[in-house]
Amino acid sequence: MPPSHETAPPSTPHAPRTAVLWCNLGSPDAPTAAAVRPYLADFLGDPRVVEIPKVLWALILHGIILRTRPAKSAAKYASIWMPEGSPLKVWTQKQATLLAGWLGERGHRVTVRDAMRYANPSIASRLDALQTEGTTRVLVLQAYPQYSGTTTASVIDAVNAWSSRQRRVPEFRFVNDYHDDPAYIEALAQSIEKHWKTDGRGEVLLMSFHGIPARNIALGDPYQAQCLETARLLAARLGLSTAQYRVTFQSRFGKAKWLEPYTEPTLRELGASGVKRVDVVCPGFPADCLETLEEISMEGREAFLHSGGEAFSYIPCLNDSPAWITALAGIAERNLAGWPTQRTSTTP
Ligand SMILES: C=CC1=C(C)c2cc3[nH]c(cc4nc(cc5[nH]c(cc1n2)c(C)c5CCC(=O)O)C(CCC(=O)O)=C4C)c(C)c3C=C
Ligand SMILES: [Fe+2]
Ligand SMILES: [Fe+2]
Repeated sequence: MPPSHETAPPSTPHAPRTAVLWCNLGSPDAPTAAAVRPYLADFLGDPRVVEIPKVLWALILHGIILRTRPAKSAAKYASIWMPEGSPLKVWTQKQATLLAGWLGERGHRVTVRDAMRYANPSIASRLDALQTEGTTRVLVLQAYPQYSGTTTASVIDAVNAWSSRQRRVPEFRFVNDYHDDPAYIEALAQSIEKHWKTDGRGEVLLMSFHGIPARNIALGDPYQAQCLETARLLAARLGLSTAQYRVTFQSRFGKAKWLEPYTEPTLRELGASGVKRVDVVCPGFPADCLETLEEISMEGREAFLHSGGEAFSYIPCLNDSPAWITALAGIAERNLAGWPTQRTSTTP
């Protein structure tokens, strides 16, 4: 074990210091093929993400996918890039800042940092910095309301890989999911109702979640069940009948069977079957990103409008909405319970 910090962190007992690590997937550093390539190599090389025998997958990944996909993905990223950078990273960072403010106002003495599973700022770099600051306890929260081995467990892997290189490992707590958290459902409902108020209402509300291979579900991943439960709770809160909403899965990768029904074919079917106005929301993505802004709001829109639909309304992700930050803070606060974070009980 080569500890990465032989000198940096204090070696004497010190007051407990608590941090919240707010983790999301991550984006390339720039919307260019050169930046997308190492990002995709890292992401798609994660055995949690693609479960194909290692040697075979390395041949396909490096021999085929990484030769063509980076340029195509880069063009898509370029179409959604913000002046401050990748939307996913911009929103995740803003959420961390707002969460820190909310917890601070409630008297908690905690540091909040954003971290990305792939590319930057990496989980390891954030934990290194927290360690140097003397952090003794870390609550790991993730921007994945529904648990999946492909996402949630991969973040836990990254934290554990970092820990395996440390001499002094902080105390960790992990929140694995919050798919049925009432405040999360409420934040989604309020965002949809607000959209309906200003932009009018479609005949059908399509709830699109990121897909995963169907095989993962057969092997015990609870992801699909959690997505369906989120959708059911949201529909109930909005008073929707089963005819008024659909649940679909997007972002299929490769030729294998993924969770169905697929989002884009469903949008085409809806358009072709005479539905004129559709509203689309992505409840599994707390922050807008490539998969929502490009795949849904651009490609999905085109698919619906080209198959007979007349109005496609994309409802933005929760992003920096106050109801969402309140929900997130509630989740953090409940999971910090028992750790001394109150100003009054902690000496600096
Ligand atoms: C190849 C397998 C993939 C699995 C399994 C997968 C699961 C999964 N992903 C998200 C959330 C996001 N994925 C994003 C982008 C993205 N996803 C894949 C592939 C898989 N995802 C790829 C190759 C990409 C990169 C872009 C591309 O080249 O198509 C994003 C957006 C990132 C951004 O920078 O904006 C998110 C968010 C979840 C929640 C999930 C399983 C539940
Ligand atoms: Fe993905
Ligand atoms: Fe996509």
